[in-house]
Amino acid sequence: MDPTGNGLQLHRIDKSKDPNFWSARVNRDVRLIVHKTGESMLVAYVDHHDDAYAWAERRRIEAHPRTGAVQIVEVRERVEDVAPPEQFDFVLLAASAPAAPQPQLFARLDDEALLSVGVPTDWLADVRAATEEGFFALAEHLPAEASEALLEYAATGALPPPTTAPVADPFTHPDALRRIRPIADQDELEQALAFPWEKWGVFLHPSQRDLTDRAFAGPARVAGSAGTGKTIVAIHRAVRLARENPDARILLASFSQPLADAMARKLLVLAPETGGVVPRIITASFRGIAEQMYQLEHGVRPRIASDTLLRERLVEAAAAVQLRGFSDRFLLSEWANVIDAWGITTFDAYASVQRMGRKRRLGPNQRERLWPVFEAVRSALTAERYTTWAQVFTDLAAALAERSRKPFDHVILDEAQDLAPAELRFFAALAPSGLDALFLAGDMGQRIFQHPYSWASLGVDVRGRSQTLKVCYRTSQQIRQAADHLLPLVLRDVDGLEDERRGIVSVFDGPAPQVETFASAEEEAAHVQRAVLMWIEDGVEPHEIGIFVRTPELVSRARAALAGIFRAQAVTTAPMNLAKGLEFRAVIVMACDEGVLPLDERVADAADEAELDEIYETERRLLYVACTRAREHLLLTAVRPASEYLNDFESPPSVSGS
Ligand SMILES: Nc1ncnc2c1ncn2[C@@H]1O[C@H](COP(=O)(O)OP(=O)(O)OP(=O)(O)O)[C@@H](O)[C@H]1O
Repeated sequence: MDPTGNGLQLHRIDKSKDPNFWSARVNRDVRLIVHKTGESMLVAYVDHHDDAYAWAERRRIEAHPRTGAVQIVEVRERVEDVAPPEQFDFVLLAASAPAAPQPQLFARLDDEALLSVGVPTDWLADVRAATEEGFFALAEHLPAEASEALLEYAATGALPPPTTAPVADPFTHPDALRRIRPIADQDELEQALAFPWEKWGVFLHPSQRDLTDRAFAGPARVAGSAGTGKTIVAIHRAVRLARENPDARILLASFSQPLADAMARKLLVLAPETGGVVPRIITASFRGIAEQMYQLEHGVRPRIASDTLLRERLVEAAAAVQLRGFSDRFLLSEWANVIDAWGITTFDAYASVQRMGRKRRLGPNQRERLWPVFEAVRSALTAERYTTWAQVFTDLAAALAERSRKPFDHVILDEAQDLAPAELRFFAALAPSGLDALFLAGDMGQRIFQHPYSWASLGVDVRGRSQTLKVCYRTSQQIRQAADHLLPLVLRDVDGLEDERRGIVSVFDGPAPQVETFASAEEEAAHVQRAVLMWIEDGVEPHEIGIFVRTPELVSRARAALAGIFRAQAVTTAPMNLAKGLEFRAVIVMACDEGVLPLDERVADAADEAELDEIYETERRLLYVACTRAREHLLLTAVRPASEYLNDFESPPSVSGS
């Protein structure tokens, strides 16, 4: 803060193209690179002496001539330094036609277009010459806003429009805030230095910042593929609201307790100030918060009827009225997804309910035959003092509607695609409707537990207040593209909102995902073991590896593959439906066998073609969720015959994202 003080022993870096770079002595070995102008002093880099100097000699820090954002520009000197290695496979070439030269991805963009997205002037020619193969090598040298815009162009054929109008101070441009944190005074510097290092790790993307900061007059939604930072936005938004209003009561909830715990941990990193905002942000699972409120209301915890018990009661009731022609599974599913989910208590309501997502057309006759069964089950449950989660949520929502003072001012929900109707009603009733009351983060492509239904019909209309994030931070370009093959390009929900997967870009690349099939489970296990050992040898920690399988029963197949590996207990092995929200450096999805994906038992359960489609789609999404937990490495294995989904996954990836 005092550039005239001599303790830093500042030396100008003469060989740098930028006259404002200075080195500051930290100790005998380590140097801090600072960038000093009349207005600012920027701490830019730290390294061992020679490396620190080399870094500064090859950089300029300047406002971009078109966007106005401060950039750290690599000085472009010799083409060979950055040209991607050419890769020729001579064996392959000899056997086939000569490889056609790869097309240049950005040849059609003129200087003006490239400058508009923040490509530094020095790099215009390289960008225009880039091919698909060389792009990522080049992208590492470009500022993030430029490489993301170019990737989007490669995927969609259009450059994104400039995000902001020019700003007076180049340091306050949203793109500058991706890499530079302005510190105004001594207090702020002290506070910053007291924060843990991870806090500095997340610089929000301008679209994430916008969603964090914007005030919404009604319910709002952030969508986006796996790994685009929806959870990060949800957490930042909670902190922003809490900091702005010391009296605000905020709920940050997610699908399960482990996910809520993970959010609580991230919250601490983001806002660690003692006595600060964290105690005012309640983190909970959807059911956890409902359970607490139920206890407050009734003095006891809800006695929830298990699926086994429900099935028993349904079978008994069906036998009592001699109902035939409906399987146990159908009865349970109809109960869970229609009767209980929608809180249906009268035959009239059942006769007229739109069986959204339950496509089997049930005529009035059939409903008439079924109704006594459901009615009997409801009475039986009441008599035994059992309830269901849907019932708990429905009753709490009704009780809250009566109250003038609501428990929260702001409700922020992650994994919102899997909210059941009664849950959505409950959360909407938890805060007074109005500014910033309800914010939902979710991805339709990851809906695995819930039948589709209209949010708007329950009063949660996010149309016009919904935005999609497009930059994927978790998963390499290669893995994300392959996983995207599992889903349709555009997903449309019941309210007509669309999630488009085209134009999503990952910020880094890595090895292509592998698909391997085997003659036996033993061979599969041996291969999985080799892969895990190889990763560990390459420096991946066992806790950074996750192995997912379709069912809890198959977890033993995953554990068997780890037998004998040192520290194997740190490797996560779990069914795919628990993969939600997690992330690992390396992931294996095992036992992608025919009959397992999609799961035979579920397929057998389908009432008709349409319901079969829905089952196939959810099973696909399960695989998508499991695959997109991977950051760098992904391996899919199966015992032959393999799941048909593996063919989709393997269809050749290309930057065009088609
Ligand atoms: N602006 C950012 N800069 C760097 N990393 C980021 C940024 N935003 C998100 N990330 C990282 O990307 C990863 C994925 O983020 P997050 O879990 O919020 O994504 P998500 O959209 O909720 O994913 P999913 O739908 O799969 O649960 C996390 O490791 C997160 O820290």
